[in-house]
Amino acid sequence: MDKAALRSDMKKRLQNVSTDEHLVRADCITNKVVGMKEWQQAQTVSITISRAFEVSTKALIEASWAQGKRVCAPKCVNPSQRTMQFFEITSWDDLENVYLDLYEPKATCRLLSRNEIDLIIVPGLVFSPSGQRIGFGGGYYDRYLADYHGMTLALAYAFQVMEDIPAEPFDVNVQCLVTDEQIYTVEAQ
Ligand SMILES: Nc1nc2c(c(=O)[nH]1)N(C=O)[C@@H](CNc1ccc(C(=O)N[C@@H](CCC(=O)O)C(=O)O)cc1)CN2
Ligand SMILES: Nc1ncnc2c1ncn2[C@@H]1O[C@H](COP(=O)(O)OP(=O)(O)OP(=O)(O)O)[C@@H](O)[C@H]1O
Repeated sequence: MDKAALRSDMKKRLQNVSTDEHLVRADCITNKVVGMKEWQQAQTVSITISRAFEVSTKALIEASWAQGKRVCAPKCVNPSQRTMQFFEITSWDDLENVYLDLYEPKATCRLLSRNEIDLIIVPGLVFSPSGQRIGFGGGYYDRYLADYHGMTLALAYAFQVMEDIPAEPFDVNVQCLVTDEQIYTVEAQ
């Protein structure tokens, strides 16, 4: 299957997960992440605001605030060039619904540069055990990560992990992948 087919297939599978199953599986993933040294050592973390069919990031964002970590979230700053930046959020009030069902930091939030971020939680639809990922097709994360040198980690349900997935030269792998069943760690590239 090519990237586009894998993407639409997985989006359908995720949309069919019941609310209860989402809750149980996401809870399992969150518990694993907060126990990891990559999480514990990070002072500034970048986390997406998950949409209904994605692995929920709500508990991780709240855990970050509770643990005194600085949290930032993505904002698509130039949709025609598909670039994004990360802005600090200190409460749910710092977010607004922009388009589709995406929530982004408001204009009043402070911009953080790449080198201020210790850990980026990268979203995606399909992953491989070696950290390859297929995202939502915008190329936003591949562009941002091309010039980022901190830690990366992705959250996924076990059924989102596949052995062989197509890769392109600009794809950037994640260094850790956490599912409800296991933790995969990949050597830095
Ligand atoms: N929760 C969350 N936030 C995120 C991401 C994500 O994957 N998850 N992103 C990860 O990159 C970035 C936004 N990604 C985007 C990807 C595509 C389009 C887009 O333009 N989509 C099409 C229609 C998509 C559809 O309806 O299926 C469009 O509007 O024409 C916008 C943003 C930043 N924020
Ligand atoms: N570093 C880059 N520089 C320029 N263009 C890029 C870069 N990375 C990706 N692109 C372009 O972005 C488009 C989408 O890339 P890709 O299919 O890998 O998206 P994705 O990984 O699914 O999305 P995302 O990174 O937003 O999660 C591709 O057409 C590619 O040409």
